Amino acid sequence: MEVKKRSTPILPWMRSPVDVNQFEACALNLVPCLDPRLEVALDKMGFSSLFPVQVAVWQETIGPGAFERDLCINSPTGSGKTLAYALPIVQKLSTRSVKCLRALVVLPTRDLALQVKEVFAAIAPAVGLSVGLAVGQSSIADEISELIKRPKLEAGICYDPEDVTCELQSSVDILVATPGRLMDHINSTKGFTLEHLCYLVVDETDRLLREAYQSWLPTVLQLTQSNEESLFPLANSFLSSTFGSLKTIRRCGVERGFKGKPHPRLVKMVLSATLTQDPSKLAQLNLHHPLLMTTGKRRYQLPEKLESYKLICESNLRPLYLVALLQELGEEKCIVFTSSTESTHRLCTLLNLFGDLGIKIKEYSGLQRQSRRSKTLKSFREGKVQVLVSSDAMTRGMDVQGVRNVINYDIPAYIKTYIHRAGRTARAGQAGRCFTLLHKYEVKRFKKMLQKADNESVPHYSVPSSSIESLRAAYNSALGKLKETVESEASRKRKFGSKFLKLSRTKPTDRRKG
Ligand SMILES: Nc1ncnc2c1ncn2[C@@H]1O[C@H](COP(=O)(O)OP(=O)(O)OP(=O)(O)O)[C@@H](O)[C@H]1O
Repeated sequence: MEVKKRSTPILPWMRSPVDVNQFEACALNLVPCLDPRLEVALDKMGFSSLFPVQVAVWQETIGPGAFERDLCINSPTGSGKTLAYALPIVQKLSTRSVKCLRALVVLPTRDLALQVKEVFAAIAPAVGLSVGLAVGQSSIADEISELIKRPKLEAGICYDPEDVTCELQSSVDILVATPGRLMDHINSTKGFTLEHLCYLVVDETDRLLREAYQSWLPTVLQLTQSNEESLFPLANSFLSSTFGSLKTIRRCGVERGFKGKPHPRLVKMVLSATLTQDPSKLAQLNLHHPLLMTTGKRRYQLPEKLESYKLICESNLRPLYLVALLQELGEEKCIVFTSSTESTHRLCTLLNLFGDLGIKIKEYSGLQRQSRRSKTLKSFREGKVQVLVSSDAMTRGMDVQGVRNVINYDIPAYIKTYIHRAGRTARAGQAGRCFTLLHKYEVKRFKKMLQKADNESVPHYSVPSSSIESLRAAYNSALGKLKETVESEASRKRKFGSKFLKLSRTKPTDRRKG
């Protein structure tokens, strides 16, 4: 007997969203109340207007909405969500007189955090604000020295770093962080406090809420509760001694008609192109009178100028079809998605064994070191690499100019994954194409999946059979070489593994000597 799946009940406030589609792009000189210094900064970035989602959020923050409600923003990939939250936060903080950490933006990965930091860094200095990064890119000591200001030394007097009575201050007004490093600073960095936090942004919310990441969210919420409610009394006493005169007192009381909420309240903005509607997940955010801002009636939306295609082939011939397709696309920037880090590595190795295809192909996956990934990403951005073979590490949020094509080498398991992968192209109103390689038995499932994003018919894309035939010999030879490469990699790994094992069995003192 078929068990009918129960759909999750939709939260009442989600039933009356603001439709972002009703807003139009707005020229910068017509944006109400926009600080002229920010207008200049945006102009320098090459932006002449605000996108619809940015205008809609501006209205709810700087406009009549005046940040009274927490915002849940569900808007397609590439629609400009980053600036939608960065601009009002920077404008609001531009009038602050004392420097302390007032805005925190949390993202799931280091590369995403770096990307968002760049957006803040392009506008915040224009109004005298500084932005910090806590992602573990540098040593914790270096990060601390970037984030925390030591008191100025007078001639001849040495500052004692252990002295908790001296006033440590934040060097940044805005912090962009990944959850792990954020928790490191919360737990161990002297002078790091969220006491004065006014804005919390949870970008890629559904991804961040899926994983607990050392309970970063409840910790942040507790640390920004009213002082009476705080579950961190020790942290509070430490903070009051280090911060001396500067205090943000959040008291429970009546805040603009909302009884029992602490004031000043921490304003939250949560965003995604596939925002969760799951009440239990959203409850973790403890949202205040939330307002949903979304595009159209459908929960899932693909970018307007995205064209989706399916390419049907036998499973064992997929690499051949992929190479034929890549040759057709020429030097256009392209991302090829696979379902795992292992298949990413294997496919990228195979493609590079095909002989000279006239395109530079590199791998980008969670299996690699961060430094390697960052280097590859830089080359891809600069156009030195045309094709990136990637695991889902690249799926969310990454913004690379000029990506014209996305190829799903493996069919994504969920519509959310399709949306985020396809969303690496057709960004900021540009055109783009997403090709999905399918076996004929997968076509039905694929069609059903895309219907969830209102995509009723996905046209076939075919590559000429002559291209496939002309590649067969090269393919067979590449397969042979792949076997050798995989074997030599495995033996290198075994060797390295046993060396590592021996090393870890030696006494720590011996290792230090070595
Ligand atoms: N007002 C604007 N004018 C011109 N370009 C803009 C504007 N706002 C954003 N962009 C550009 O649009 C692109 C997409 O922006 P952004 O990365 O913020 O999208 P997003 O909605 O967060 O996408 P995703 O859901 O994939 O994370 C970026 O390259 C950004 O520089």
